[in-house]
Amino acid sequence: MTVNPAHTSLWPAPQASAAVDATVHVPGSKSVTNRALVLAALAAEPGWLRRPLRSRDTLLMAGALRAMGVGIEETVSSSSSVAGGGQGSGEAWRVIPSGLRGPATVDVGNAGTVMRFLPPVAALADGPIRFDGDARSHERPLNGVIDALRALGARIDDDGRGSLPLTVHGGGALEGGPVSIDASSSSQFVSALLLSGPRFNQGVEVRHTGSTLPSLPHIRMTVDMLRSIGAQVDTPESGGEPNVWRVTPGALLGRDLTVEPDLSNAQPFLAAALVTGGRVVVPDWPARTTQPGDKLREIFTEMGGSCELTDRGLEFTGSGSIHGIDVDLGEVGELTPGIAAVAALADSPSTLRGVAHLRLHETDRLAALTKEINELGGDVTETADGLHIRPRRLHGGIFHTYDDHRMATAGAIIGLVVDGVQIENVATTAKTLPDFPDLWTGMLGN
Ligand SMILES: O=C(O)C1=C[C@@H](OP(=O)(O)O)[C@@H](O)[C@H](O)C1
Ligand SMILES: C=C(OP(=O)(O)O)C(=O)O
Repeated sequence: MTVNPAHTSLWPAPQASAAVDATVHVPGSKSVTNRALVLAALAAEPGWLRRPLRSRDTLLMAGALRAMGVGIEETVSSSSSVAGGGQGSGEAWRVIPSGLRGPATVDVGNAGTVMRFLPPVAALADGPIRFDGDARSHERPLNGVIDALRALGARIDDDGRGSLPLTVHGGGALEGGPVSIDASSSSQFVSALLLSGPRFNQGVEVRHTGSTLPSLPHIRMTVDMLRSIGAQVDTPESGGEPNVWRVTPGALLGRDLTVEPDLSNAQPFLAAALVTGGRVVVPDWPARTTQPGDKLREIFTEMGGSCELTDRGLEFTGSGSIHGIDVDLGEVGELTPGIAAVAALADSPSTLRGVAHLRLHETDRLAALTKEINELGGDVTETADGLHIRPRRLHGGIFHTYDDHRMATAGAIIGLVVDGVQIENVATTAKTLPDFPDLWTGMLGN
């Protein structure tokens, strides 16, 4: 967790002069867009993605698939049913699968979805595919994917550290079959193997052997999206063994999918209503979803807000009071930075648990949140698997972001009600939400 010296730009986080009252069109989900791209690329026929997220992570995914021979055409879609102001609204991507091939080079940036979901795809390609990315990508764990692919028949050259850079020597097909992995450091290991599983000769049976498994909703998202394009998937929830997922080999259908708004990226806007005692409406909030951000309805209600799903979307209202919370965030780890920011402004202490794996995210998020909130006068301590947050009167200062989009949005939440907060490198939000500064000032009516 080091400050990136290349980023000296400081964004004065706007303060809310009154309770916010806004409707915010949140762009599409990163997790849905990147799964949809992979599945469409592996399908037996062309498919459509409507209102895809266009951000660093999804453009890296699209670029990587193109490098392996997949056609991805960007069009402005007239049939997009929902009007919206967000990035990517009204756009559609047509994905035309083709024989996957190397040689190719893939830049994963710092996208967990790209670095984990694509090596199994590369094992199906004909030719070598080289993977590399940002310096942080060399530190994020990939051993679950590398070891599993080797056990399933792939040839991979790496430096033995269980992370990038590496080359997958695709042989045009992969045998597949049963494999055991420890996915306690990232659910994306499981998702990665399941997504390509229908295309392995024997399909795949993934058995998680570790003691904990984070981000279960993201695994459910993988399973739901696989089933929706014709894959047969057996899961612990559908009567299978605990911690075992089985995907039957078979062709995937091309489909027409409209991407839901990114509910984890809705978080800072809902938080704005909570910390200013205002109201924010997020249109197109899905009535049923596997996105972990849906859990915010419960968490932010416990922290003092209230919400209602209406035909206008999710209407979230702050009460003027912010309460601390004691919560296990293991299933929804990516919500931790935003919850920590709100907790630092609450009227009682909070304990956030179950998120030790956040030390291996975009940055060490537990260390980064502790340091940055404390430098504004806060009182945060790290525990073995989370944070204790005792609210204190905060003051202005520089909020460093460590190339982490969710650190930047967490700092912006605090800056709404604390004078003089400056966010270093707010542009890092482009990883999943390139429009963030404009959406934020738009919400404040500026
Ligand atoms: O599969 C996905 O789309 C994701 C899974 C989660 O990863 P981890 O299980 O590594 O936390 C989550 O934190 C990440 O933002 C997105
Ligand atoms: C952990 C995250 O991303 P990634 O997909 O890079 O793991 C995140 O978006 O919070």
